[in-house]
Amino acid sequence: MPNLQQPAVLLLADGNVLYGKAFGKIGTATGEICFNTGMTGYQEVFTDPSYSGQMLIMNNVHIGNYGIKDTDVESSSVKIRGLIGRNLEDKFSRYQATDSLESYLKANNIVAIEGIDTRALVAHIRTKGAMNCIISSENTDIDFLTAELAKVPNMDGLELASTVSTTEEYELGDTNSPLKVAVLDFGVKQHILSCLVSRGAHVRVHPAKTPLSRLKEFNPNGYFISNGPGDPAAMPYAVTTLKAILAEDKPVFGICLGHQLLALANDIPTFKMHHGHRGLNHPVKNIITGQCEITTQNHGFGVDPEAVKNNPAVEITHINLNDNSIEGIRVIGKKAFSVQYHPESTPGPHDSRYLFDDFVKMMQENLN
Ligand SMILES: NC(=O)CC[C@H](N)C(=O)O
Repeated sequence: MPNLQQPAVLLLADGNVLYGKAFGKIGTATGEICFNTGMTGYQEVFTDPSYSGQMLIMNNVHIGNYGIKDTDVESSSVKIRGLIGRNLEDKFSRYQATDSLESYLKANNIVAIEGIDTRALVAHIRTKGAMNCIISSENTDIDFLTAELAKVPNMDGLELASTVSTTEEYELGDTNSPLKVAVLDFGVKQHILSCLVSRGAHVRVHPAKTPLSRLKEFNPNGYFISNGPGDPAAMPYAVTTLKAILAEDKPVFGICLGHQLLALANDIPTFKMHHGHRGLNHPVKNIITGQCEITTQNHGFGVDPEAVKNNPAVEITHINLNDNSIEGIRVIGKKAFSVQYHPESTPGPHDSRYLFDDFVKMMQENLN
């Protein structure tokens, strides 16, 4: 059979050009290039709001083989800006699957490119660091692509959380439950909310810019600070709210962006990492228990390790065993803690779900 796929081009901000074939929507897409080393879970990854503004390379050489299933999502739509792969597969085999990857990407207006040597590309990003890129299957003229790429803002300094947060408050779980959690939504993953609800919590999810006065009207037993896209340092509104929350002295749990915000609320700066952590098998050591966890990760910013070590208000609880980066902190004398990784782990191993139990236990102790 002749190959009818249209040609497509990937241009990196450092001038490198890679040629491949069109997949998904025919069009042009721009954003920061990043890679996920997970072997599976592509649909959960594509729908994770923390990937907003990013062009994703899936390292696994075949993506799409098990198709698409309505419930394998972390939000109601695909959040990556574009997809880059070696073999993006339209044919799929799974009895529960209802759609193919290509028709799913088309329905979500996502431009993709395949036939790329992703091993070489990932090695390049690992060496050179995160940078912007453009892919196009509609106009492969390099001058056009260069001009379009120049318009793309850098992730450093970009506030994206309020663009993916809920616009309306909503509630989940048993409304009669004594455990009430106020969630600040910066792009929360659905399975984080499920992990709270399945432990008996009555959850109210609030828009990103909700002030403490409104959060308190729910009379919560604890506050959850969500994951989300963009640069935490570009979110002073969230740091102000979190400082006020901390003064309440109720349990506080933050994940990923929520962890970075907890650091900022304690005057610990964040920084842009060289190329970030995105995958399903990052080893983390809990230095309180001495146990190791295999974790799911998705972040391009980190918490300044020296500033954490020199800050008497916080204590390090978790450390990354690959690069010693800060993976968890807690505020001394308060019931406030956070992790840089994703304990809900969708997709990924469930080693870290005990953190939701810890949070629920803290809230229960507060009830007595
Ligand atoms: N998963 C997240 O919450 C990501 C946090 C932040 N946007 C980062 O890239 O580091």
